[in-house]
Amino acid sequence: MQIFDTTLRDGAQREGITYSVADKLAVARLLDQFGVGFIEGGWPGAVPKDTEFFERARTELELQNALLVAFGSTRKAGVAAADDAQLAGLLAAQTPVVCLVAKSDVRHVERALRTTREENLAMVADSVNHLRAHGRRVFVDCEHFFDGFRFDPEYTASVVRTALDAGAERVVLCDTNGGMLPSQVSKAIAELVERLGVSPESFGMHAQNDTACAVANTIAAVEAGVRHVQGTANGYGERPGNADIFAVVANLQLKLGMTVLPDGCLEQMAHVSHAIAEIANIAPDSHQAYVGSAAFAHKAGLHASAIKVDPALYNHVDPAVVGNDMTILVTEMAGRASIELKSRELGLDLAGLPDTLSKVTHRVKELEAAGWSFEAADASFELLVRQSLGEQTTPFTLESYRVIVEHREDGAVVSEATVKLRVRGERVIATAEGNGPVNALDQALRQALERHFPQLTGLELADYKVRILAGSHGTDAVTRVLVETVDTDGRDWTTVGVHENVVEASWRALVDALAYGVAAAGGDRKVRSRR
Ligand SMILES: CC(=O)SCCNC(=O)CCNC(=O)[C@H](O)C(C)(C)COP(=O)(O)OP(=O)(O)OC[C@H]1O[C@@H](n2cnc3c(N)ncnc32)[C@H](O)[C@@H]1OP(=O)(O)O
Ligand SMILES: CC(=O)C(=O)O
Repeated sequence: MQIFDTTLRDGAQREGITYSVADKLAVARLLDQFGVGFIEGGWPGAVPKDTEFFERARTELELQNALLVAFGSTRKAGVAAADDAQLAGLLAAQTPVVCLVAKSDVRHVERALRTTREENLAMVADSVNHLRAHGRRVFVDCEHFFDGFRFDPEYTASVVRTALDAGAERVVLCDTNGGMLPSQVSKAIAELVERLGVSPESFGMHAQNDTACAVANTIAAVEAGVRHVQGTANGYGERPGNADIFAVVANLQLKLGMTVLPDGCLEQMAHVSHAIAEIANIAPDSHQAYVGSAAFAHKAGLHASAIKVDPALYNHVDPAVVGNDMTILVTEMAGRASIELKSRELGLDLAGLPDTLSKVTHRVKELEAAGWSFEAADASFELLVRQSLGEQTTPFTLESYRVIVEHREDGAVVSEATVKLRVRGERVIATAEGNGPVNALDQALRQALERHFPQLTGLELADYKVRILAGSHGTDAVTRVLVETVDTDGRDWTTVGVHENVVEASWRALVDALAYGVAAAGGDRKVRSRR
């Protein structure tokens, strides 16, 4: 099976993606690490950055698994292959493999290329011959294959036949407009095989995702006998995108039992997916199949109760085989099993403590009904469990706090906070200014605590999210605040606070953040980074 990645060519056609050459080199390294066989790097001669990419790749890329592929179109109508500037650009890229896009729908030949059926066939044959004569392996992408085959099967099949006869190693059947369904893909491939009398292994599949069936269409093509699949990291691509290469590869390997990657590569999948998202500057999709941080996240209490017996009962594969993790979400939908599993994930063993489990489950449901949300705030949940176990989790008691926001005559807005606490038997008063009321409170609280807990100096408030939750049943709206904190070791944790008053909601989230930080720095807590 040939795994052909086009993240750097078709994937770069997604709205919002602009790679630098350095980005492209970095993505190529990641794809190679993931173990794909072919990396289509772009269109040299057409896109200046792609030309530079292939130049630099010659000295800067040392690929272990993949071969680089240059992409371009067949020669222009009426121009000899040897004189075609575009084909010359493909040869100049010096890649071992070239992928040519050819028109295979007669309507495109006549209306977009504005040439004859015969000339298009000659363009395909001449271009493949020319590249073969220069020692290149050639794949031919038959653009609009499926639409063309439906409209005029004889002509579209003749384009495929011409490419194969000229020496194309694979002819890739493209669902360019992405409008196909799996059954239509299977049927078209069976008909093509019968019409041409060739093995389906001569073909490849390239699916756009306009019907949200790109992965399914690719798998259908493989089940019809195709042995070359194209896709992109995270499904990036023109319009809704392409077949997600990660889902395609995982399905082939884990569902169809085909070994398509070198040993040890599948486990790289989640990491490679997220690293490429980072370079593309697109937030990873937490719900992406196989690799999303929520791909194996279980919220329903009934799921958790079965998972407690055996995780395989509710996971279609072991998350570790694709480099992912299972996680249990604690929400209003939790049952005692969810609480037990989540606590275990956080390093707390509640097995054998049925009363504590019931108490925490009840408290979580009560708080969630009041607007709290623990699913993104593991640290607050952990503090809640520890309190239920009788631990003193907040390292101070509050006497009072006060926050002032002052709008001055010159337009400056200054916030000031004062906190009065009891810390280890001592009364502490601290005042601080900040660029907003929450920042001022955070500063004052740290100032008050830092002498007793020097580890707090390394903590930073990394993110602060506020959500107003509409009141229901005649109650007032409440505010939910999520605070993300990081320490100098790069660990991060999220805490939650809820109240009608945004400052009080923030205070609660801040207190949990610092309480957790005091203990985390002591090393006795498992601090989890959430992707
Ligand atoms: C389905 C896909 O995703 S295929 C990948 C498409 N990718 C891209 O288009 C990205 C890079 N593209 C580009 O940089 C530019 O579009 C270029 C350099 C390729 C072409 O730009 P221009 O030379 O300005 O041409 P223009 O866009 O006006 O027209 C395209 C030309 O290619 C011809 N052409 C289109 N497809 C093919 C083909 N498969 N084989 C041969 N010629 C083709 C058209 O007939 C037209 O020819 P003409 O200039 O003689 O009229
Ligand atoms: C070649 C290609 O990207 C397509 O037909 O969609």
